[in-house]
Amino acid sequence: MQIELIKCHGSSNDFLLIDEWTNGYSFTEEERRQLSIALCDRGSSLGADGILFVLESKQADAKMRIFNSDGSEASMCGNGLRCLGRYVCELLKKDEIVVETMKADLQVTKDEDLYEDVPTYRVEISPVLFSLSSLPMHLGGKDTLLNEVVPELSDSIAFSAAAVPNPHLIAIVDQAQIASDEQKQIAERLNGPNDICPDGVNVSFVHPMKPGKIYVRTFERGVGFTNACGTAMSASSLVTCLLDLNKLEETIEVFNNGGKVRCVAHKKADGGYWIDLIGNATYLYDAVVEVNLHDPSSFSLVNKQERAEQEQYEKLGNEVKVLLQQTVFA
Ligand SMILES: N[C@@H](CCC[C@H](N)C(=O)O)C(=O)O
Repeated sequence: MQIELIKCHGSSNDFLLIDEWTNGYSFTEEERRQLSIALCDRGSSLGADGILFVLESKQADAKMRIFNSDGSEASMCGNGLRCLGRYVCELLKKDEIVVETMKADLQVTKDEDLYEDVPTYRVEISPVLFSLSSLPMHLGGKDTLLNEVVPELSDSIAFSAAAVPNPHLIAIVDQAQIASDEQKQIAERLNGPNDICPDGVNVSFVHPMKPGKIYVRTFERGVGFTNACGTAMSASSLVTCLLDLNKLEETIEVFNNGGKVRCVAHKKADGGYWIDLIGNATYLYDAVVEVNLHDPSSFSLVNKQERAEQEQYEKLGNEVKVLLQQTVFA
């Protein structure tokens, strides 16, 4: 069959967006899994960190399902929700929509451009859960983890854990720790067969640059190091507020290897939290692929049409690269 898709990115965390809803596709669970492994393969003519499937929703404007490049499904994807949110907003000719995700219906709103001519969307990151059982994460009898050194993870690095609602482990680190390979070692261990995080976990190293500015690098469950992870940047921003490095209700600029976003962490009347994640939703190209669903790895590219948006995004990306070279990687 022929499948239409859009290659897009949020902070250079790239995705293939497939609209099952209006194209009338109806994949089985196994087909979504196999398509993700085949089409996201970086050695193929496409390649991406994951696939965003657009589906009809009975309770919201549309439904998002996100599959990582290894074929596993995640409960949420912040950068992906901005891209899918843009797609649905343009489809329905609205500036504000609600998207059903695995565990919550989330608000998506068109926002002021983050950079000249860079389409920008604000997405709600919620619910925020701190119980280790919500990740899940097993650390002896511990219920929560906030900036603590636990020998099961590292002898020297303090970690915080949160589910937003996909699982995140976050460490505030210095430049030497950014340069070391500790993050890779810890993340690979927790994303292989292990008893601490049996479902895997996204592992982020966060370097506070100055008040209101942080750098976040994430090793993503189901993918590996990505240019950026939206839910990780959101959870990391909240953790920096809880540790008094930043302030709730104030905009935090979050720099990453693929660009930057803005996050605002909010406290609810009931004591809970949610985060606004604001950043680009950039389309790279439209494509049509010919896929045999019994053997998706042999797919071929039938048509590819570039969009003209990336050039402008690269100006932002290059400015961020220079800044990071002079500060975090200096
Ligand atoms: N890149 C995403 C998160 C994608 C899912 C993640 N790898 C997981 O398995 O939880 C984001 O922008 O949030």
